[in-house]
Amino acid sequence: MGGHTVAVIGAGKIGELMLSGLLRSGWPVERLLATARRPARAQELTDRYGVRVVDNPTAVEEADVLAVSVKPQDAAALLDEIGPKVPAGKLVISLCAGLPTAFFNRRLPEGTPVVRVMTNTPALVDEAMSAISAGAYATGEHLALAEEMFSPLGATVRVPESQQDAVTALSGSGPAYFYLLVEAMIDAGILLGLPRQVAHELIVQTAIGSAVMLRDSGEHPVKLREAVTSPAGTTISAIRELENHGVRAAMLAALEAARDRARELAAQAD
Ligand SMILES: NC(=O)C1=CN([C@@H]2O[C@H](COP(=O)(O)OP(=O)(O)OC[C@H]3O[C@@H](n4cnc5c(N)ncnc54)[C@H](OP(=O)(O)O)[C@@H]3O)[C@@H](O)[C@H]2O)C=CC1
Ligand SMILES: O=C(O)[C@@H]1CCC=N1
Repeated sequence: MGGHTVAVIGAGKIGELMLSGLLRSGWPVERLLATARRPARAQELTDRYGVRVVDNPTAVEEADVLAVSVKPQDAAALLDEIGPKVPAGKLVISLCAGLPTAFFNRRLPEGTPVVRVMTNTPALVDEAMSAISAGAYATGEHLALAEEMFSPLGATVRVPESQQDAVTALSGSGPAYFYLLVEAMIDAGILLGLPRQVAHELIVQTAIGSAVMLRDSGEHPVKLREAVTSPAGTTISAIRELENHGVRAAMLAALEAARDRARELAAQAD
């Protein structure tokens, strides 16, 4: 993998899934660094992965790729600390929701390549969806390096940066919507008198089966749904209720709200 050293700056949930994913893919631990705010977190990362946890200035000096995975609200303070010290030519990869690459470029030396990546938590099982965009100074080589780092964690796609807030609303937050649906369906199973464990097993396997069919059949979701929906049968009775309760409209409004929140995070971070 080209001999690069990657520092995960602010190794919380997303930073950790990047560290663990890179290690699973064979990235040598000697070419990984992490930073954390709390000493207890630093110790946890060392114990769990054997990764060297250093302070931010050391990470900036030693690594040639800086993967920033702090909360958007903490990014300005971090860049106030490290921004001026980042030597020219180091690649900065931002995992932060909402923040444009221009936010980073305003706080980094002129010409610093920045790549924006929106990944998601299924990276933990190598099933992430990571969308990758180039900032003003990032070249095809920088994008390729980011892809090399994220493709072992799941699928990757290149998108124009202008689409990243929408991507965040869809795939970045997406796992949460599916978990909410699963949770609600398990509750429905309880309502219908099933033991919780049975309801859980039925719905989790149904979710996996449906997801694999969506991915592998190449069929449009409408076709797959129609195949389940028998005339005057059970499914259409449920679908009438879902439509009556505005589930489709709720989805449109929810994702629009997530997209708007990404924009707000950027405005507030500045
Ligand atoms: N969770 C998700 O599903 C997704 C999150 N993201 C993005 O990833 C980023 C991280 O999110 P998430 O992992 O959930 O958040 P976490 O709070 O788990 O992780 C952020 C980490 O950054 C550390 N930190 C903050 N400031 C500094 C600093 N100055 N120096 C060193 N470490 C610092 C925090 O330390 P401490 O714990 O001590 O506060 C924390 O461990 C966000 O920008 C989010 O938008 C993107 C896609 C999906
Ligand atoms: O909720 C959030 O802000 C982050 C970004 C995408 C998923 N989680």
